Amino acid sequence: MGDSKIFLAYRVPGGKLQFYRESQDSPQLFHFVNFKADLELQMAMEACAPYDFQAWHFHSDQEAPSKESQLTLLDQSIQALQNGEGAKVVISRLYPAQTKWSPIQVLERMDALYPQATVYLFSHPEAGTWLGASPENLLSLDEGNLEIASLAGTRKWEERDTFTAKEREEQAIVSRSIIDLLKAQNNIEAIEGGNTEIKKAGNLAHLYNAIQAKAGTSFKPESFVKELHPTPAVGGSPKGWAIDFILKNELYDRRFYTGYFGWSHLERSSAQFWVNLRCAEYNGLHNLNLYVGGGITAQSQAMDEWKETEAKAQTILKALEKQNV
Ligand SMILES: C=C(O[C@@H]1C=C(C(=O)O)C=C[C@H]1O)C(=O)O
Repeated sequence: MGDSKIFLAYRVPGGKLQFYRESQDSPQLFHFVNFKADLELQMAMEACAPYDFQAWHFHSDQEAPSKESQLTLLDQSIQALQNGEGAKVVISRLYPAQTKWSPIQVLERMDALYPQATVYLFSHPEAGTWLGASPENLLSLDEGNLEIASLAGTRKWEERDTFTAKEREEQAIVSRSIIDLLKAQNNIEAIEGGNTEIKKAGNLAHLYNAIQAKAGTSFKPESFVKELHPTPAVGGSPKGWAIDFILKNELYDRRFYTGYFGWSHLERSSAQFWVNLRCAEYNGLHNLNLYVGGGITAQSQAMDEWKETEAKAQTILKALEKQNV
């Protein structure tokens, strides 16, 4: 195991932290896909005992956009939406940070801090080293039961009663786009939008629906997820316009942020994919870039959106900090 080039540890909400190693015999495939979906890493992995890992992969660092240039980008995005170019676009940035903890110690801290998230640490020659605590289930399929999260809108947890009708409508746009895509599949039935709930994600609250449906035996989660990604929660609406806008205008490369990761199974029709949010990429053993963003509409204010990304950065920053968990 000492010569393995890939490291993976993973924990679902309510589960126990599990380490994995590559194994060609395993029917469990781990996927790690970038935002542009032009780099889809896929590998057979099996659960194993915790192990030490030294050969962390680091990719070239990216420069974080200055606050000034990010505020200008936010203003330009708001202007484009006011001009009617689109209804919503998610704009993001980098947030550089340091830690004295090793990657596995940071993972253990995230495990303790965020029981309701899916936490992971992954190192791969083509991806670099990433970790995250995702609140957003892109898709899960178990014995024909399909579930997809619709997540949007952000408040501090203490202010969770102050979501406005406008924000509820924005989150409803995410739900509708997912439901419309499900309705267009010929092997999906009994679609239920669920009730809108408040979901806790670290110190934040989001509006959330668990959309459920029944999938027929011909349903292929790995191909459906390619149609589903990116949802308006991390891209925008209309989808094609928002992706173009992001790729042309954001001041850095999202790489695997707002892509997705998770599992499919070769022998069973089961899968579980999570949106790669509240995540960070290492560029040295104690240096990282956090990736944070938020949905922009014609009514957004650039400075409020900047503050929202500061609040979102706290999820990972808390796991990097010195104090006891
Ligand atoms: C884009 C992010 O989060 C997404 C955007 C949200 C928003 O616009 O309020 C809320 C949850 C996520 O769907 C992020 O955390 O970086």
